[in-house]
Amino acid sequence: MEGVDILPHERSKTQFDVDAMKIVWAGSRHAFEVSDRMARLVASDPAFQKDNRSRLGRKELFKNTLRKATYAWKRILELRLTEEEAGRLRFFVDEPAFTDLHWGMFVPAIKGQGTEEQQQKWLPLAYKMQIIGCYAQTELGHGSNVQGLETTATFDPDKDEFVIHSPTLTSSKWWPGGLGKVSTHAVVYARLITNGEEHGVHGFIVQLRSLDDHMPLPGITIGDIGMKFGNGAYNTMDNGVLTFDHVRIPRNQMLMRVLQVTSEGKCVQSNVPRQLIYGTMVFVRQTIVADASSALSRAVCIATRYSAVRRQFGSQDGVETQVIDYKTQQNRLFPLLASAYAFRFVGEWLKWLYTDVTQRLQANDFSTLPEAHACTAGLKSLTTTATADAIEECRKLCGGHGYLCASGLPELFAVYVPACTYEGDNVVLLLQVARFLMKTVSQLGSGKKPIGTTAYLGRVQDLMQCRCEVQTVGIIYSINAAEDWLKPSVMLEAFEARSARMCVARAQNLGKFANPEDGFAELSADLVEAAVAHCQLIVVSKFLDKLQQDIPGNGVKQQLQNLCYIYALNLLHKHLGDFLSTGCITPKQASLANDQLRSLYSQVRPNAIALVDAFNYTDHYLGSVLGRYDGNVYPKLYEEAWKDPLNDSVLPDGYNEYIRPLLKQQLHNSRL
Ligand SMILES: CCCCCCCC/C=C\CCCCCCCCC/C=C/C(=O)SCCNC(=O)CCNC(=O)[C@H](O)C(C)(C)COP(=O)(O)OP(=O)(O)OC[C@H]1O[C@@H](n2cnc3c(N)ncnc32)[C@H](O)[C@@H]1OP(=O)(O)O
Ligand SMILES: Cc1cc2nc3c(=O)[nH]c(=O)nc-3n(C[C@H](O)[C@H](O)[C@H](O)COP(=O)(O)OP(=O)(O)OC[C@H]3O[C@@H](n4cnc5c(N)ncnc54)[C@H](O)[C@@H]3O)c2cc1C
Repeated sequence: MEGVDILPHERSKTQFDVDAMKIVWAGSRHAFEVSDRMARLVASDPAFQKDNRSRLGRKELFKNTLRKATYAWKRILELRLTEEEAGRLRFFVDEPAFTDLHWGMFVPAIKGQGTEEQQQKWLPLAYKMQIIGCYAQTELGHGSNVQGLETTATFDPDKDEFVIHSPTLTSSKWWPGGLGKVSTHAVVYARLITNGEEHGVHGFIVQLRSLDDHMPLPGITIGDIGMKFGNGAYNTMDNGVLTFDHVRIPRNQMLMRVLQVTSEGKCVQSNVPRQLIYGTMVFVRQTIVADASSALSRAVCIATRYSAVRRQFGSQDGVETQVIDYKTQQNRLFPLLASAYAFRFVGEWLKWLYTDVTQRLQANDFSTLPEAHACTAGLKSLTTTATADAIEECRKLCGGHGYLCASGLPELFAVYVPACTYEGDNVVLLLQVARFLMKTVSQLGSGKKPIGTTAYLGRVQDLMQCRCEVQTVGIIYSINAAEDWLKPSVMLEAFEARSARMCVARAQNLGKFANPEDGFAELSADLVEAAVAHCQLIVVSKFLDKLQQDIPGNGVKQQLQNLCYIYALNLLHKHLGDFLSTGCITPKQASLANDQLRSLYSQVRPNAIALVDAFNYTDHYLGSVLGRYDGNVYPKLYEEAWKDPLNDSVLPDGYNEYIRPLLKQQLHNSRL
């Protein structure tokens, strides 16, 4: 079987209701319908064509993005789309643009850190896009260390104004998206100084450009920071540089929900915790986790379809083997497929957690903020690292053709990989999780019961006495055959025990240092490993929780169960050192886990194509010849090659200047 017949044949082997799975993937029937409608709307509109992106120069590319983003906004207004519909439309347009920062960071920063009065003034302007905003926090010299920012906001009580100033080169704002060429306003983070005293970093709304002619206002120098990694990719965004030379703004443009500055320059702390200044990052990190499952599922969809189409070797009956049938291919591909589903469900849960913490904050309950910070930071780090690695693995899974831009994978990698850095470098974020875990463990002795995602640390309190011997874990007795690994309680216990033991061991090592900060610095690589174990436990436990829900559709739950155990057992295999060294499982049980994993791959194999079809991606969104729904890869790849500008003429530009003289020279030399 060849070409267009392969994927229909694969689909005929499906053992579950794909339409029902599409709804599980989308989150609800309503979410599916909205998403499906928006995907079709974008795919059918030539204005959203994107297949020439990697061939455009920077200026052309950027202008093209301006056109698309403003056209998208026009369509949102014309069609009176809801916020949910607009969000999906932006998703399927699939092009980073200034609007992301306007809606994704500028508006949330004002909502989260502005007073009622400030929200009433600024939000209507922002909602109608009469002003366009960005989030100007990072500087040339400091990104991770927010308290190290150098831009100053000095209060002048005589004029009732703040003076925003960049005192050094390294204090130049550097990176904010939408800043370079588009934004009229920014939430600028600067050190607050009143009456000669410093009060930490706060957010200020600053107008950057004239609303009449878009020129920078006096005292403001502004531009784009230059080309970034990859063709097309994130170069559609005008990440910018910005300096202030004593720029004055009215006092009421400091975002004052956390701290108010009076006209005399007195600082009045509200009952809201200081950490709320970092609230926008918590919000965005949560959206980044949801986004990870989208990017990962997209790469996996391409690699899975192509792996079914591609054949190499093994011709017994005249037909070569589909590469998806090689166990090595399955061992690389199916855990990524499982991760896409795992990240989807943990993303859903994180959205719930974020909504819950937001409601509590509104009611002045700040108790769950540290956990929300740890979960969003940790899961952002875990999912983006895994997704960036997975996109690259999918490229390799597609062999040579994966390296072509036509596969869609190089651009996807280039556009996705900065997610490991923006909104917090992934290692820096894991260190935040480690701090949270060490604090939780240190409080166990005082009888404080951990809650939420750390409740398991309370259940294993005996570990505090360092009784880490094998016998203390129940799974040791529960797993005697490969199928025993398919018990949810066993799997959960294995991951809980591993994480708890790693946390407790790290806490005990920290205790050996006279100065805890010295200990934290010295042991930071170990601490990061404990943070990863904790975050992996969260993902596994949320997937297991999902399986407890009523999931309609023939065979759907069975498929999800297979994927859940593939996700968990593959992690167990990759981190076997942790599980064995902490005495959670025995080498024999590790070997049984591998047997079970292989068996699960065989169960997923006939359903693999349907499991990626359930993502419901249009060919427009996938942007990949290798991942086409119809599997017609080779003719389309051949066709695509001829579209390259190099093939516009038979002889290349430069033939007469370079190739011809070179060949003539060689000919001349050989005749000598
Ligand atoms: C076409 C039209 C379409 C219309 C519709 C469109 C719809 C689109 C909508 C949405 C799209 C959304 C898309 C968004 C796009 C995203 C693109 C990405 C762009 C990138 C932006 C950025 O990168 S912005 C800059 C981000 N910067 C960082 O992340 C910096 C990282 N550093 C930090 O976060 C902190 O400084 C650090 C955590 C490292 C803390 O440092 P430290 O000095 O140790 O700590 P300190 O400051 O003293 O605080 C300690 C204390 O505070 C706690 N804490 C820290 N952070 C937080 C937090 N975020 N929340 C709560 N608490 C926090 C910390 O745990 C300590 O607590 P205690 O231990 O003292 O209790
Ligand atoms: C595409 C893109 C878009 C962006 N958009 C915006 C935006 O809109 N607005 C905005 O304000 N910013 C934006 N940023 C900036 C971004 O938030 C920062 O780059 C990010 O927070 C990382 O900070 P940094 O660059 O200072 O990295 P650094 O902190 O300098 O990291 C360098 C290395 O040092 C390590 N490191 C740093 N601190 C520690 C530590 N304490 N312990 C151990 N290791 C450490 C890191 O792990 C990393 O390996 C964007 C960045 C990118 C790439």
